[in-house]
Amino acid sequence: MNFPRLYLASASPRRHEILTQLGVPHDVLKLPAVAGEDEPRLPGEPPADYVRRTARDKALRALAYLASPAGNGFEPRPVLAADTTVILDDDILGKPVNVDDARRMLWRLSGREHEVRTAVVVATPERLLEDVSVTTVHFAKLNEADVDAYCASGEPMDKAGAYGIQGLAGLFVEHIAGSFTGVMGLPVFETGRLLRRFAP
Ligand SMILES: Cc1cn([C@H]2C[C@H](O)[C@@H](COP(=O)(O)OP(=O)(O)OP(=O)(O)O)O2)c(=O)[nH]c1=O
Repeated sequence: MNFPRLYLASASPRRHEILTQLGVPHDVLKLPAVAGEDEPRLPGEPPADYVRRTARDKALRALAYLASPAGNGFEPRPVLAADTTVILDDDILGKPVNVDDARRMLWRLSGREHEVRTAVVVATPERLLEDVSVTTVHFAKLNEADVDAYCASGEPMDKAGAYGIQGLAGLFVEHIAGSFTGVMGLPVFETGRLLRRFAP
């Protein structure tokens, strides 16, 4: 398949891996960090709106960067950005701030079903297309030893909901309905469809 070369506006190694696996030619765009809280939710904002807004914001920030003096030297290419959000009881479980936070999140997920939404955006200054994958994930009941060992592995720390389905936490996941790669951070089906729509 012939995909346009693009900039991946993401610091997530998983997104880079999945795009590479799909044969999508891309360069990772390293954006300067934004000050303040990471991706705050607006008051009363539904999680389904939050994830789409956040992915759009990431793409728009990347486009603004390319258009700024700092972006001088980059080519005019589409940018791809994504956001993955773990939702339980209408709460958004972000990345844990420390090990205690990770433990709290894992105990909340234990023995229950939650939703993972990943919004993907492809954009140029003229055009923006987006898609969302929605997956239900059922966690087995965890025990102290599971949670201790998992936290000691360090895997929870840079991941929404304090787990990565692609790693050791795969042992906790009894069932999913939806997209495995969507839970990992970049849904293959929706991303391919979006890129084909973008460059027919
Ligand atoms: C639930 C889950 C999340 N994750 C990861 C994917 C994302 O990297 C991260 C969710 O945070 P995001 O804010 O979506 O992405 P990010 O901050 O890592 O990267 P960027 O904003 O620069 O694109 O959690 C997994 O790797 N596996 C999982 O099973």
